[in-house]
Amino acid sequence: MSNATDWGRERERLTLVEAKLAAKIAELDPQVDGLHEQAADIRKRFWEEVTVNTSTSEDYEETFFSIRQQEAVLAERERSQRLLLRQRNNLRRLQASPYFGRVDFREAGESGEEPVYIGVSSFADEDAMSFLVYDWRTPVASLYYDHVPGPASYDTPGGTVGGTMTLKRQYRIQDGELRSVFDASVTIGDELLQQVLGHGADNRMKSIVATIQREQNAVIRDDRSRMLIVQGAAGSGKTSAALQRAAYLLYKYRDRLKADQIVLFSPNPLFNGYVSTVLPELGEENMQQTTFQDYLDYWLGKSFRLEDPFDQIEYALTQTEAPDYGARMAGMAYKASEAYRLALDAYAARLGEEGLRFAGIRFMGRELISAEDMAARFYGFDRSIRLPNRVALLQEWLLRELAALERKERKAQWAQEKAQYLDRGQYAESYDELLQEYRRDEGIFMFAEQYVEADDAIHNRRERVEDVFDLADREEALLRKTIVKERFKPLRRSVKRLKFLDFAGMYGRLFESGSAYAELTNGTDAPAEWAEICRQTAEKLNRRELFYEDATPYLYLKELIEGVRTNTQVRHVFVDEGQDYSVFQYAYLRKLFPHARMTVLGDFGQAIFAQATELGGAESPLLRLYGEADTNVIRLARSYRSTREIAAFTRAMLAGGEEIVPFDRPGPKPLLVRTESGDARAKRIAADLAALTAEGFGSVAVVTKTAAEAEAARRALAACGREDARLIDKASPSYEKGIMVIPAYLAKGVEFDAVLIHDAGEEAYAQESERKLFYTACTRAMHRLTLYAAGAWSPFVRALDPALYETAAEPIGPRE
Ligand SMILES: Nc1ncnc2c1ncn2[C@@H]1O[C@H](COP(=O)(O)OP(=O)(O)OP(=O)(O)O)[C@@H](O)[C@H]1O
Repeated sequence: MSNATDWGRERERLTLVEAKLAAKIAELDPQVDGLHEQAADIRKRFWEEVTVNTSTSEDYEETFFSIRQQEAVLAERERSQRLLLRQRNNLRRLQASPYFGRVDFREAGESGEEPVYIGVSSFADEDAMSFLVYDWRTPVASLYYDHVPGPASYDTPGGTVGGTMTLKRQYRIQDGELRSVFDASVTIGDELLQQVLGHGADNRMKSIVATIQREQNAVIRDDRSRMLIVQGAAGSGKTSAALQRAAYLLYKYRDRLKADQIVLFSPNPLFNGYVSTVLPELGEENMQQTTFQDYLDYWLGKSFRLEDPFDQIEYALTQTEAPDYGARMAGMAYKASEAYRLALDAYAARLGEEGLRFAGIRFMGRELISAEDMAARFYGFDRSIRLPNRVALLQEWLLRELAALERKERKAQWAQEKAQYLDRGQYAESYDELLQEYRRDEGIFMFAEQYVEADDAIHNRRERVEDVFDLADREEALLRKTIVKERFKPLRRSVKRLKFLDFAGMYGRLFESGSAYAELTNGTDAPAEWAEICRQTAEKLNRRELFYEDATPYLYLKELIEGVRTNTQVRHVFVDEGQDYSVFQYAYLRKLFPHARMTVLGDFGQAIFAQATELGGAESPLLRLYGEADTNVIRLARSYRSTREIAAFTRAMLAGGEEIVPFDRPGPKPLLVRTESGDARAKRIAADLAALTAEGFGSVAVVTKTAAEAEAARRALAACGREDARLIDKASPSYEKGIMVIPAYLAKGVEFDAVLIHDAGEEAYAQESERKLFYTACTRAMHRLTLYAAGAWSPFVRALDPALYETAAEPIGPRE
């Protein structure tokens, strides 16, 4: 900042804004409380205010309208209470730090310039005309993120506003005190960013609102593309930008977009908690968060035991010696491919002509409706009707058939016997139901009887003795009806759930042989390992289990046949760690959320699962998902998480890594420590942990390759007195501050002050397929990275320039 006068002015202004804030809050507080009481009061008196009188139709109408009116009053009060509450809370959030930025902007053609102060929420002066603080999401605030002093412009709904920015300033205000002021020139807030990034990691992600970078702002404010793909290096702020983007959309479209219309797909359940505080910190409600696995479990979990992606990756990492390993890995890759998706499309088309498998409906050991009958009926429908619609027609037919069969069944011997010997205890429920039904029917019957009697009396007819109903017979008939109905219930339910289609059988048919596969899928070539893939898949299906790589294709095929499920409410879908989803999963998400725009954030450099999809490259299938014209790809090359030294070390492991630009925050180089394995290693790690804690690092992760290694490491550390090292596995509810022992694949998306790679030896990370896992593990570190190995180092380390790291103990193993 230029001089002391400026500092003085800024302090004065801050004091002024704070005073106005305090005054406004003091004004709003009693109103909020008052409204709260009023609403509670109305709710309490709700029934007192309405006249409940239903004796005549006018009375009924009056009652109806009086209830409606009370409801409307209550709803209005609650709405204004919500608005006031929100306004008050926004102001309270401003209190500790009313703004973080300022731009002075002179609009073209105007003589004066106006200072625009930017904060997490807007705050207007008494006259409600001049803004003391602008919300960071307002159009004018984008000047702050997108431009440096000089010619500048911003977009508004009415068009672009051009002019000149004469000043850009940043503030650090804590607890209402002005701590520092920076005048920014080239990039936004390098100084401020330095300070922010220098802090320790938290077990929760933080908002980056004060220091959003220009390219991140493009991600946040893109509201034109149907599909926004963000390919960004590790630590480039993809997740941060995604959360800011959600907050931006909720602000910009606040009159029509609600938080529950945005869904975030997270890499694992732990991650949900990790990001859950950002939106509330920005004054917005949280969006819906889920994982793809949750979705699969919901739809397939009742029919199959599903493998999850973590078991799949454990297999990939640990079973390399298994005889079926190669085929399984080839299967994983193939089952995630576009080729397989097209094959399933072809298969579904064929099933429209022939081959749909049905499961006959059996009842008490008899076949009521056979699979052949169903097939005959199904293929008898007009073939031009779409497959799912024909399935619906068949379903209707089956329900009608069942109703007829049910009526017939009431006369069956077994039903008569059951009715006679009905054990009321055993059939308590059905008996109660029976009684209810009986009473209802009896009521109707009595009424009908009375009517007939009255009618006869009026018309002077004789009593019709022969029609008098035999109540005992009737009770028995009702009993039989109820018993049969009860027995048919599961049949009806399973027809409603389309259980008459043998999906497992149909999916299984694909895995009978290579030639069968080609025949069913319009000549698709299967991978070379198909025979073994068939064996593995069929074995799983027979046990009512599904590999992770089969779950989405299975669901995909199922929906081609029975029709797609859609959620038309959701408007935005965010997919984080998007490289870990298959093309299938994307095609599926697109169908599932037909009215949503999609934002995919990921890093192909961290693609650790077999089903990975390239995101931004020319060949990326994602470009075609909504068509290239509706797709925007943004690349984030600057990496903020790690120190310059750690980023230099990690980026050198990746082909094309030189494109990653580390943020210039210095720190010690990564340290390579050669130790013995077992106890000696645990002792050394325990000592290093103590040193890191002494240095003030609050979150430290010992990162392993597999779950078994993590468990062993935890035990060894506990034996060395570090019982506080907590094991994180896929069932852990949350990441916590402190010391964690965690497999790399569960550390995706999160970060730690210090990362200790438990075993960076060549046994652990040698295969090309493990490179990205190793890279992912190392890039979790913010300030310190230490690697341990007992024997030779992983080839990924050996290939690095020694200038990129320090070594403790002896020199590292032979170089390649
Ligand atoms: N503009 C920014 N201002 C301040 N901090 C930032 C900014 N951008 C990113 N960061 C910080 O950098 C770190 C990494 O961000 P984030 O986790 O969003 O990156 P990512 O791209 O999702 O990483 P990964 O792919 O490795 O999971 C976080 O600590 C985040 O707060």
